[in-house]
Amino acid sequence: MTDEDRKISVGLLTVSDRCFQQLTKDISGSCLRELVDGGFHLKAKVLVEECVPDELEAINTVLTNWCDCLKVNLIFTLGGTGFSPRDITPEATRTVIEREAPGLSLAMIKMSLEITPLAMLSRPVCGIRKQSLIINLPGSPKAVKECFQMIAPSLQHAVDLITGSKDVAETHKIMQLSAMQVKRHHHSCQNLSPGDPQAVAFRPRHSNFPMINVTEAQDIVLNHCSVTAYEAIDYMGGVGRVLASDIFSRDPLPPFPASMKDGYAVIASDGLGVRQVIGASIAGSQLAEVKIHSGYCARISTGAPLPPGADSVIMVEETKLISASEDGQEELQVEIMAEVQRGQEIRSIGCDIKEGDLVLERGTVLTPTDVGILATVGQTEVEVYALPIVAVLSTGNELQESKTDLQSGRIRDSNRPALLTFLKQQGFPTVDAGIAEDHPESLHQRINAAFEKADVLVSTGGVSMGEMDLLRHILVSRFNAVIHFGRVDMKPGKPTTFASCQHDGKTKLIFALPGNPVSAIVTCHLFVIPACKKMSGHGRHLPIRVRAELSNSIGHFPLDSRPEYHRVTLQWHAEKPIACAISTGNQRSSRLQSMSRANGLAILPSKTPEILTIPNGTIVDVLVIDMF
Ligand SMILES: Nc1nc2c(c(=O)[nH]1)N[C@H]1C(S)=C(S)[C@@H](COP(=O)(O)OP(=O)(O)OC[C@H]3O[C@@H](n4cnc5c(N)ncnc54)[C@H](O)[C@@H]3O)O[C@H]1N2
Ligand code: MOO
Ligand SMILES: [Mg+2]
Repeated sequence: MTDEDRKISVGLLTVSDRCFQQLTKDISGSCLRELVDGGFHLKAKVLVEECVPDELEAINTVLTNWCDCLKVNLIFTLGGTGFSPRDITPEATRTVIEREAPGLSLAMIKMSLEITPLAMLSRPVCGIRKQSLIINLPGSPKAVKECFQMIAPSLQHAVDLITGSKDVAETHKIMQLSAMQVKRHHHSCQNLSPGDPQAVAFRPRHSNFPMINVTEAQDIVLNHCSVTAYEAIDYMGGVGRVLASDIFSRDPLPPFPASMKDGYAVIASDGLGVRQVIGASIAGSQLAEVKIHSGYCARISTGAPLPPGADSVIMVEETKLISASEDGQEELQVEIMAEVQRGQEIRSIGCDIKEGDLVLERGTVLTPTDVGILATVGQTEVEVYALPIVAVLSTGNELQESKTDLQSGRIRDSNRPALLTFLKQQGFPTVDAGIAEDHPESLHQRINAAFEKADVLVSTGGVSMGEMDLLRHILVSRFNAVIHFGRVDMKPGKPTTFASCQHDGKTKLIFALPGNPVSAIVTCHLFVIPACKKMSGHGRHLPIRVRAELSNSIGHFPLDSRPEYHRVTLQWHAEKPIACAISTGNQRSSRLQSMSRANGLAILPSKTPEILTIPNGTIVDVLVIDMF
C-alpha cells in the first residue's frame, strides 16, 4: 500500500439551495478541502465532493451512496444546521446514521460558544453508518475552519476505531497525553504541581503532525503563494526584480545607418582604386551633410552615420594614403586596396532593435544587461511585481542579542542575523521582529507586531516536542492560523512548520523553522526563498539541481533514517565531465560551519536495513544554493 492509499478518504457535501443554484460560490467547501489536503492533523484526501439543495431526500441519497457504495471514511456536510425553515441537514443525517456520535457535536458547540453565543443556534449531528463517520459542519467558512480545527486531532483515531485498523489502547494513550499538552499550553504561565494532569510528564510523546516529504511540502507552500501587487520603480534599482509588463522599443537601434568600422564610406560599385576624400563622419556628429558621389569617399568612425550616397565602409587597414594636405591635417586621396561589397560594415537602421520591438517580456528577471536594454530604449521607469516583506523572529528563553556578553545558560541568537541578511541578499525587504521568549504573551505580542509590518513571518525555534515549544499552539489559538504541515521527512529540518492566517483582512504566511541554526538556513533555502520568489513573480522558484559525485574524507557517507540534505562544496574540474560534491564535514544541525562553505545540498536517500552508507564516487542530485 502506498502512503496515498493509506490516506483517509473524505467526502465533502455542501448543502445549500443558493450554492446548488449557483447563485453563490461554495467558499466553505473550498476552505475545507484546503484544510483536509493540507494534512492538518490527519492524512486524508478528498475523494468526492458534491453540492445538493436543502432537501432531505437529496442529502439522504448522497450520504447513503457515499457510505454504502464508495465506503468513504469521513463525510463532512457543510451548511443547513441552523434554525431557518429550510435547514434540514441534521434531520437528513439522522435518517442515514446507525449510531450517533454526540461527543463530536458537543465539542464543536462548546468551542464555538467560546467564540460567539450564536453557536447555541447550531444543531450539528454526527454519527456512524457502517464504516463511515458523518459530521455536520456549519455553513460559514470561518465556522467550518474553527470546528474542523477543533475536532481534527481526534478524527484519525475515530476512523481507526470505526474501521478497526489500529491498536486502540496505544492511540488512546497518545491522544490523551496530547490533549493534555494543549491544555498545558493554555495554562503555561502558571506553575504546575507534579501531581497535576497538566504537568510536564503528560506532554505528548509523539508528534500529531503527519510526516510529509520535501516535494509535497514545497508544493503546499507554493500553492499558497501568488503575486499580490505591482509597483513602478526606477530602472537603476531593477536588477533581480521581475517585470510586470512588456517593454517595447520607441525608436530603432541604430536610429541611422551606422558604420561598424573605422575607415572610409565609399560606393561599392566604384571598385578598387584611388578616391578623393571629401569630408568626415565622426560618431556623435550630426548626420553628415556631405553627399558621396562616384569617385569620392569620406572618413568615417565606428558608430558614425553613413553619409548619403555611400553604401559601404572599408576598414582603414585596407587603404593606402595617396596624398595629404601639407600640414597633414587633411587626407586628400586614398587608394582602396580590397574588394568592397555593397552594405559591407554597415548596421542598417533598426538592425539591432526595430521600432516597436518587444525588447523585454513580462516575467523577465532583470539583469544588469536588461538595465542596459531599458536604457537603450529610454524606459527609465518600469512596472515590476511587488516584493513580499519578510519579518524574522527568533524564539527562545536562552537567546540573547549577539552584541552582548554571554550570561549563564544563554547563547547568542545567530538565526535572526543569518536569516535577515540571507533574505536581504536575495533581494527581499525585511523586518527585524526581535527575540520572543518561550511564553504565550511574548510570542503573541511579537508575532502580532510582525504581522503589522510584514506579509511573511519567518520564525525559528519552538516547533519541536519540547515543553516550551509553544509556537504552533500560539499560531492556532491566538491567530486562528491553519497549519498546512508540521513535520517534513528531511534532515535537517524535521519540525519545519508552514501555516497561514488572516490578519486585518490580509493573508499572512508563516514559516516556523526549526531552531537549530543549520536547520533554519537549509529550510529557508528550500521553503522560504522559493515562496518569496513566487510571490515576487519569478517563474523558477526552487534551487537548480545538478548531478555531482560525492566525496568526503572517510570514504563513505553514513545514511540517516530521513533523507539528508548534506552540505557540500561543489567544485568543477576541467578534466571531469561532472561536478565534485565535497562534504563540509560534521553535519550536526547546530554546527554552522558545515553550512558556511557550502554551495550545494547533496540529497542523500534515507537508509534501509540493507543500505546504511553510500560510498565516495556515488553520483547524486545536488541542489545549488549559492554561486559565490
Ligand atoms: N523529542 C524530540 N526532540 C527533538 C526533535 C524530535 O523530533 N523529538 N527534533 C529535533 C530536531 S530535528 C530539531 S531541528 C530541533 C528543533 O527544535 P525547535 O524548533 O523546537 O527549536 P528549539 O528547541 O527552540 O531550539 C533547538 C536548538 O537550536 C538552538 N537555537 C534556537 N534558536 C536559536 C537561535 N536563534 N540562534 C542560535 N541557536 C538557536 C537552541 O538553543 C537549541 O539548541 O528539535 C530537536 N528535538
Ligand atoms: O531536523 Mo533537525 O533540523 O535534524 O536538526
Ligand atoms: Mg524545541
